[in-house]
Amino acid sequence: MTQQVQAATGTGGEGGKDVAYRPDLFELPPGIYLDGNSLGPLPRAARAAVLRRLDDWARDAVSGWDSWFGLAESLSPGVARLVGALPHEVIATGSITANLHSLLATLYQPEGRRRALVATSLDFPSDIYALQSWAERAGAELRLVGSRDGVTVADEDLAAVLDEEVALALLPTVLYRSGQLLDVPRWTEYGRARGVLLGWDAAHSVGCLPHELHAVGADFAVWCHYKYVNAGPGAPGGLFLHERHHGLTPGLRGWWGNDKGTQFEMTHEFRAARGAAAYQLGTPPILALAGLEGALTVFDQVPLSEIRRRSLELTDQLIARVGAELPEMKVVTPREHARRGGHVSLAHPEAHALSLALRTRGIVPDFRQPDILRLAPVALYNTAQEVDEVVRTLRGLLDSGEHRQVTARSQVT
Ligand SMILES: Cc1ncc(COP(=O)(O)O)c(C=O)c1O
Ligand SMILES: Nc1ccccc1C(=O)C[C@H](N)C(=O)O
Repeated sequence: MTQQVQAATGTGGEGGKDVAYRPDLFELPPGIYLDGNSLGPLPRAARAAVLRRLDDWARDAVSGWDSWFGLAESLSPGVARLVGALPHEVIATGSITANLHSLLATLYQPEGRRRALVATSLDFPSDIYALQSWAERAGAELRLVGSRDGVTVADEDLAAVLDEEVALALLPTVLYRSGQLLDVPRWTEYGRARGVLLGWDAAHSVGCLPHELHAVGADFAVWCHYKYVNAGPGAPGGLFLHERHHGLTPGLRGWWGNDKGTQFEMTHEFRAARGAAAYQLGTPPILALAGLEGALTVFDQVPLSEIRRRSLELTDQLIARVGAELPEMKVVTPREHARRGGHVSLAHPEAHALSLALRTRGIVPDFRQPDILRLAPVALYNTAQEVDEVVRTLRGLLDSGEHRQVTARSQVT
């Protein structure tokens, strides 16, 4: 039987109202939700936007395209703010994996000795599959930066692989298992200085901390909007291409990447849209884009700097409480703020069973192989009381061993 934990209400800050704590903007599931780094909860504005687009469809049918045609482009100012870009450097489209293929098809130009692709041995599998596809096609090497502890990458190891044989590198801003945050400005500059095109998978940082992709001069980036941006399951992802790379003909082309002014002339001559919009392929999923349309309004109301400040407060608290009360669980997330994303990862041999037992108690974490319990206290809707409650519940489980009786019911962890 599911025992729900009463979600604590909190004000954050010192007795005052914390601008980053806005549970009123969400329809939150019951209990304590700590999995917003996998799927963010539903913003009220996202429901309203999806319903509005459904109404458009019912009322207008095909004439609805009058307002849907430029919908993705109309979201670019909001998307650009999330990553610190110019609006024409971003577009909401595709998935991380599809966008990565699209950018690789354009930017990856192996030449002479400079042929290798680089990623890390701790990357999300889909990124590796995409890079493997392109390495195979080019008969080139895919170099993976190793890990000394199995959860983080060391600066020295990263620096050592980025040499004159590397054409393109993809790095995670935040590693999905450990929550390690890489120094985006530093590695961007390091890559540029060595002639390596260097892009970012920002899935675990967008919506959780501020970015300055344009100012730091990042070549490209991909991310999703279903985690900390709360745009909904399968929401269109984000693609950033620095304006210095605009004007290239996309290696993968589709009619939605054609200039809007001539798209419906239906000629067989592709005329690229300006900037990142040229990397769209086919018809956008309007209902899913509507989820993003609504979700972005949350970030009109709350500055990312405040979200980051409160996120660090909550993860600081979680790390401290685990250190004090759960000595058998190892915090594998770096402690320094400059090296930490938005989630805290705890290693324990029984992490899977613990994650299942927490769910039966109304607390939603997730589990990542082989032994990682991930907890994401999100600034916008989680509280200090909830952080205390999860630590108390884990202490109780470890003391009683009750988690050993819980069995998995789902393939998705
Ligand atoms: C870091 C990272 N990269 C890539 C993906 C895959 O993204 P998508 O399914 O949108 O292609 C995810 C999560 O699913 C992820 O966390
Ligand atoms: N897209 C999903 C679909 C189903 C279940 C999880 C995901 C995730 O995004 C997991 C996430 N990428 C992770 O960091 O593990």
